[in-house]
Amino acid sequence: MKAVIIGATGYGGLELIRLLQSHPQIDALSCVSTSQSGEAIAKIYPHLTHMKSRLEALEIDQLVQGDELIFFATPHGVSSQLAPSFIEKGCVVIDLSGDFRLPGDEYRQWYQREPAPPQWQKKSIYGLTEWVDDTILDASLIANPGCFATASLLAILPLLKHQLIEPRLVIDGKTGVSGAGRTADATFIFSELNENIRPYRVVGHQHIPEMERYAKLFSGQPEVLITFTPHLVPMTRGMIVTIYAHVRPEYQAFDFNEVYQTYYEKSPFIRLFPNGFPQSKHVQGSNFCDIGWSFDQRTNQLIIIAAIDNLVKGAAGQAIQNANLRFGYPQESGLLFSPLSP
Ligand SMILES: NC(=O)C1=CN([C@@H]2O[C@H](COP(=O)(O)OP(=O)(O)OC[C@H]3O[C@@H](n4cnc5c(N)ncnc54)[C@H](OP(=O)(O)O)[C@@H]3O)[C@@H](O)[C@H]2O)C=CC1
Ligand SMILES: CC(=O)N[C@@H](CCC(=O)OP(=O)(O)O)C(=O)O
Repeated sequence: MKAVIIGATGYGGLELIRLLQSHPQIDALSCVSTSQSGEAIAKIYPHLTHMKSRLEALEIDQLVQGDELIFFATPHGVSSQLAPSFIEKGCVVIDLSGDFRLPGDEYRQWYQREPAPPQWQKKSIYGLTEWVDDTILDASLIANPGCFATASLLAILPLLKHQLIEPRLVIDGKTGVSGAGRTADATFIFSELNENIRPYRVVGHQHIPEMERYAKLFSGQPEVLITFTPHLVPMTRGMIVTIYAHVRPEYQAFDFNEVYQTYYEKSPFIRLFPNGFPQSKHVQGSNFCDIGWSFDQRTNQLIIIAAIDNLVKGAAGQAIQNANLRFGYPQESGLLFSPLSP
């Protein structure tokens, strides 16, 4: 199958290139750039000198016949405009941006942008890979989840679904700087980032409505309230979420491992650490999501910690896992390799 990456020069696109190169079911790859089409990929990214291809222009008739797999790794506001034309041609679109994750009114409020047309928004399915059902087999538009939302939802959904915890959660997130993309912005220069931990978008992060919406949808709980605070930390990739959840009184002696095992026994990318503590380095470069937890009897809180690589399980890796699920390939296809260490 041929894959097309729109936004190939950005960090998400670059990670898609890395992973798709060795994907057994992908035999052709077009890398699209609006600003540098015609340029050799190796010229922009010397670590890809072995690739002989050039960046292609965003010209739909030249890029696709109608049975291609399209990845949008573009800023918010781009796929809502462009994805419909690819889908109308018969392609399957996987969107790494937030354009199709929320209903229009919520998108407008949290992204301060005009949403996708409602008929297209309704067509999309939310691709949290471990929780999607068979509807993905017919999907023409898959909204790849945000990175913080991925780590948080994977960690809390089994507990919410079994009503083991109160549906009011506090989540503290820490992310590496590649989460912000390949942005030329003074906020992200070395001297501002180094030896610094910076909280950002406190109370207003766009993953809050995403987490609440899909926590409710997948768990069946009528209301879930999430307080989420992200922090930028001086590392390139990786993220950790630390979640504080009140355990319902009747479940204080519960074996939480049992419920996690039940949900994730057939999930090759979820690694569980009962009474253990995942670290961002232990998933670096991989599609794994490590989840650990510990019960604090004194405060009756379960502390759950989840670690992912924001560019892999939080973006390109999960997008490819979604493609695997959509086309009935093994979900590990092209994705099962060890994290980088040291
Ligand atoms: N970085 C991360 O960890 C994660 C990112 N995401 C989401 O993935 C998307 C991509 O993120 P990321 O790769 O980090 O961002 P980058 O800023 O690194 O890259 C975005 C790319 O999009 C292309 N682009 C910009 N404007 C347009 C346009 N109008 N039409 C077509 N292409 C355009 C640019 O390439 P060119 O100018 O060459 O066309 C650019 O390289 C974003 O929506 C982001 O929110 C989601 C999860 C995690
Ligand atoms: C450091 C940094 O800015 N990180 C980004 C992560 C982006 C992400 O996960 O994606 P979406 O924007 O597609 O939801 C952020 O917090 O917004």
